[in-house]
Amino acid sequence: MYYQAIVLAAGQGKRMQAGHNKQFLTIGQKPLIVHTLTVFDKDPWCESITLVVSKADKELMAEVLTSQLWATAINMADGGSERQESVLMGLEALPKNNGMVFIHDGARPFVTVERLHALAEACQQHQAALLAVPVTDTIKVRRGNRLETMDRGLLWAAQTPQAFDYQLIYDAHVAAKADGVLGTDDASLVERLERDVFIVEGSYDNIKLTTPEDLYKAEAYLNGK
Ligand SMILES: Nc1ccn([C@@H]2O[C@H](COP(=O)(O)OP(=O)(O)OP(=O)(O)O)[C@@H](O)[C@H]2O)c(=O)n1
Ligand SMILES: C[C@](O)(CO)[C@H](O)COP(=O)(O)O
Repeated sequence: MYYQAIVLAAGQGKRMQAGHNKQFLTIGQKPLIVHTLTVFDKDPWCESITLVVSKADKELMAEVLTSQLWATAINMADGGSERQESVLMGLEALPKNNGMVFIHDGARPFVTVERLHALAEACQQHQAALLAVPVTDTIKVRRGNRLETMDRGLLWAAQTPQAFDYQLIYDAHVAAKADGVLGTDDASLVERLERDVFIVEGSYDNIKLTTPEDLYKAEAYLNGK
């Protein structure tokens, strides 16, 4: 079973407050993005990696990539100003425009090959699947002073990778763009076409490094490995 991976690294990492793209921050002696790429590189099911990077970061990213040997072909593609735009640009830059495509945040370095395979198997069967974990907090919806408590048993926190049949996710992105819809993940664009998306249970370790506090969590995870 094979898939092509799109790894997104074209954000600015504003919430990380590092003064530059968080993908270049060192964790466990390597740039964050190297940890993420390494997982896909060691997965024999991953045919190619399309790394989406902003024009401003291209040169530095090329240097980072040449700092080690990779078994899988890594192609760089330009990104856009929103995550969704970067994904569409990545989809258009894929070497092969068919089959299964995984879309992953460069800022989620701790996904495992074992979960990638579970996701690929689900995507093969359902055309659209994502990693997600059950929500452990009690979630309230606030409307003015009125609160509503959600049924936690129904709530899942979406992660990446999210895996799709190429044509399905491409069409979903094109439709969202035409309708002026900006989703916070890719599955939501498929959901709005009233297509089913299958949940594969992920791991709470598959964090996205978003704020400075997440760097401590990342170091703790790497030290515990
Ligand atoms: N225009 C964008 C915005 C985000 N991303 C990528 O999407 C992933 C998830 O986004 P997020 O964590 O929000 O990253 P940033 O946009 O970099 O962070 P911030 O919102 O704090 O600026 C990251 O790997 C990021 O590089 C991207 O490729 N292109
Ligand atoms: C796609 C995503 O990682 C799912 O959890 C996330 O929605 C993207 O980033 P953001 O932090 O929500 O902007």
